Amino acid sequence: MSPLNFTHILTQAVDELSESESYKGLFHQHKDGEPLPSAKVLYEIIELSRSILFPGYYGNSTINSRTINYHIGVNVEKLFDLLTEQILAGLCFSTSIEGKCNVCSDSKREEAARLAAKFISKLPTMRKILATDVEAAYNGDPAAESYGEVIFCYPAIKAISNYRIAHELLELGVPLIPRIITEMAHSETGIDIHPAAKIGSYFTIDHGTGVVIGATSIIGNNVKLYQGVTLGAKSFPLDADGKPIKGIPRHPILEDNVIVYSNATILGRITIGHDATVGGNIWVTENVPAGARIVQTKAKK
Ligand SMILES: CC(=O)OC[C@H](N)C(=O)O
Repeated sequence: MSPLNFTHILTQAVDELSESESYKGLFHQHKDGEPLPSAKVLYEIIELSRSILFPGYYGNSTINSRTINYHIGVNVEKLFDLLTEQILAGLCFSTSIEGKCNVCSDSKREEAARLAAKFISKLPTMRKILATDVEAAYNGDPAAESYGEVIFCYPAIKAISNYRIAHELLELGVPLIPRIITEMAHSETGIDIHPAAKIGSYFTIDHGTGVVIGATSIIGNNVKLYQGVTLGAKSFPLDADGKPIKGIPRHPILEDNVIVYSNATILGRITIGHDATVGGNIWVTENVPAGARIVQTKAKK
């Protein structure tokens, strides 16, 4: 085949792929020229947030007490700029206006900047809560030799950090971006925490792989999960058009001091009472009383 023939094939493919009926609706917001959120920039935002929350462990490793102010200052400045743009893209994405988006105006940009600043003002409190998560991971695992090791190595810290960042953005009313951030941690760690879940302090997940925490889950303080635990929903009701009804509380509530061992599946809006222990590899679809210890039935002769 001559190069000319290739050109024809490629041109035809480009034309077909660019034809608006082919990509509009499913693959693009109906807002010509407006920016979509950028996964690449959101990765950078997470790296910056982690380097601000855990200075030295992420980002520049040579930070010391004389230079920390400069590092944090530069990173906060950069975070503010990048986050403002991504929040703006999220706000524009969520508005269902056909055609050119006229909400991405100066006032929307100002709102995005206000939300980014508000988010940054929450970082000191977030760091305090994350410190309790690090402590919980260290105290909950004889294999952990230092807090530093936990921060460097434990997937739970990465997933919980992304979750706490995403949850804060969700609370501020930022659309879409929070979900992208927790799904980034899902890809990175195998731990899937929905940003809308509510999780108290001193939370840890040992090993982590395969953990799923659904959107309406509520987790108290000092809760420990092991790998493979699912806090899930049962089958969901449909509306008159056969579409899932959104927003129904459908995931479990775990009260304070609960431990759930590996691969336990806890389904539906049930409550696992405080100080209860759920053994590994079991299905739980009914409330568990406070202080109870439920385990898989042993085989009998
Ligand atoms: C974790 C889980 O239950 O997932 C099922 C579905 N995504 C839902 O939120 O209902």
